[in-house]
Amino acid sequence: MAQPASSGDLLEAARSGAGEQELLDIDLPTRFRAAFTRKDEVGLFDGQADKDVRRSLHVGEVDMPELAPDEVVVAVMAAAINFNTVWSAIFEPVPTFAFLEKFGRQGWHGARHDLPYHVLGSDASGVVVRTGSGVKSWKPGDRVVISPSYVDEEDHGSYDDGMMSETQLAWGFETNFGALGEFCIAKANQLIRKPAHLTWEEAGSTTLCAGTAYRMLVGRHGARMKQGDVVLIWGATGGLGSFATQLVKNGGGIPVGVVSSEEKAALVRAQGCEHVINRNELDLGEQGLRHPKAGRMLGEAIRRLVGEDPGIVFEYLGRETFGASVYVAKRGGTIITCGSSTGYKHEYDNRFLWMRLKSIIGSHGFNYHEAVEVNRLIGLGMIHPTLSAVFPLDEAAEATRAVQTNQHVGKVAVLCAAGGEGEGVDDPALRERVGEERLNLFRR
Ligand SMILES: C/C=C/C(=O)SCCNC(=O)CCNC(=O)[C@H](O)C(C)(C)COP(=O)(O)OP(=O)(O)OC[C@H]1O[C@@H](n2cnc3c(N)ncnc32)[C@H](O)[C@@H]1OP(=O)(O)O
Ligand SMILES: NC(=O)C1=CN([C@@H]2O[C@H](COP(=O)(O)OP(=O)(O)OC[C@H]3O[C@@H](n4cnc5c(N)ncnc54)[C@H](OP(=O)(O)O)[C@@H]3O)[C@@H](O)[C@H]2O)C=CC1
Repeated sequence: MAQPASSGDLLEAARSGAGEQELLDIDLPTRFRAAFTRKDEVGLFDGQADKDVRRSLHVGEVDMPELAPDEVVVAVMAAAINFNTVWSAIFEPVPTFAFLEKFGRQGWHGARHDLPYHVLGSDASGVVVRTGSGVKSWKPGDRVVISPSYVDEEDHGSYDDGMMSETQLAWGFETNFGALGEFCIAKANQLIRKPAHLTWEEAGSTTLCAGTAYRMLVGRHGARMKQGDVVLIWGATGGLGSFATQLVKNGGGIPVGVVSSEEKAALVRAQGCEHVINRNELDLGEQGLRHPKAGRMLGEAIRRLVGEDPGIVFEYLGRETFGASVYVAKRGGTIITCGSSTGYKHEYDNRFLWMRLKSIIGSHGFNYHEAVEVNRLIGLGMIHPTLSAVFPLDEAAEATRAVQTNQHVGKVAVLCAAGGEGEGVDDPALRERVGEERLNLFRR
């Protein structure tokens, strides 16, 4: 078998800011390092209490796939761990190989993804090193972040809102060749210019959570928060929560953050969120938030703090919190949900929904417009990264374990091809104006 080409030269060139021709002059390697799960390990955790992702997430060499005309190869400088990487690595609620098989049935484009391994990761920053023949707006050398929305523009369902097409996918979760590798493959319209004042690891850890929170709170498909709205945010220092808190403040709303420790409460306050509730101080006993009076007790705490009920509840925890979320929302209020970390079969008392005219809205990801809009806010220095820790690619499984066990705050990044932390800043003056203190608020 022929010796695989080394990825080192191209990565070094991308890192050091080489131009288009210089990058094109270096061969694309046939193999590269990446973090992946294996199809033959799908049953690994059957019957086990601790589904430790360090057993299922591997780092090793994978093949460079063939590039489609509408795609680009990006040298990934940094990627982030999102909770979907945890779901993928525990093979729940559906082994992601089922998504790859389904994608494979769409034809040649999809069939490339249907492999016995799955390269994960849905957030990245990096440098374009190759473009397909149909790509017009991007060239090798461009410094980008990658939106995880994977939308087929030929599907009529995507015309009004990319998220409404049946073929819409989450990149690196329902597609292969995701962010957690030295290289990744993305559709050209997933690319957005990298916010110039951020490091690779900051830029690579924002789009998925910031974009999801933007659609849920600000975009026309979500709760459409207005000035003065009280918004209850579960897990206000988590990936989604840390961006939701900022978006509410930035839009003139009144965030009420829920957290599980005093250290996290201090972090939420440092983000300018005055009202914080430590859920462990609600005195709910063994049943926790599933206590029949949890909604009432949480609601009383909110009324004491703010003086009114939340018009919007920012939900993604599901089974444990959903009943309380429906209860505490104000008359006519909205519970907006994008997930079910604690279980997807929810129970809530429907009388409080219909008698008080509340609504539940399901939300998922964000369309390209929303991805660009939220990155614009980040690029303007109005919404900030919430990076807390950085791991090398070889320790991608450790990084994922930290998120799986709720040991983290904000976002956890993985350095893929970047030489070290702190690289990639293109606009130091803007960085100085935003301030290191604000950009490093979540660092531990
Ligand atoms: C941006 C990043 C975000 C994230 O990462 S989110 C976090 C992680 N995501 C998750 O945890 C979600 C994981 N996904 C899932 O659990 C599953 O993915 C779904 C439950 C969402 C869907 O599962 P499915 O098996 O596709 O469900 P069905 O829709 O019931 O499809 C099975 C068959 O049922 C047909 N069907 C759908 N709706 C109807 C209907 N209303 N009446 C009759 N049939 C229906 C379909 O077409 C299909 O059929 P056919 O198998 O032949 O293709
Ligand atoms: N559909 C979509 O487009 C998207 C869906 N998601 C989903 O949203 C969920 C959250 O993602 P993300 O924010 O990145 O995850 P994180 O792990 O970063 O944050 C989750 C937060 O939830 C809180 N939490 C954990 N357990 C409980 C509990 N039992 N009760 C109350 N709060 C709890 C924690 O805060 P604390 O302990 O301080 O209370 C933690 O900070 C995941 O299920 C993910 O799959 C995420 C992004 C996009």
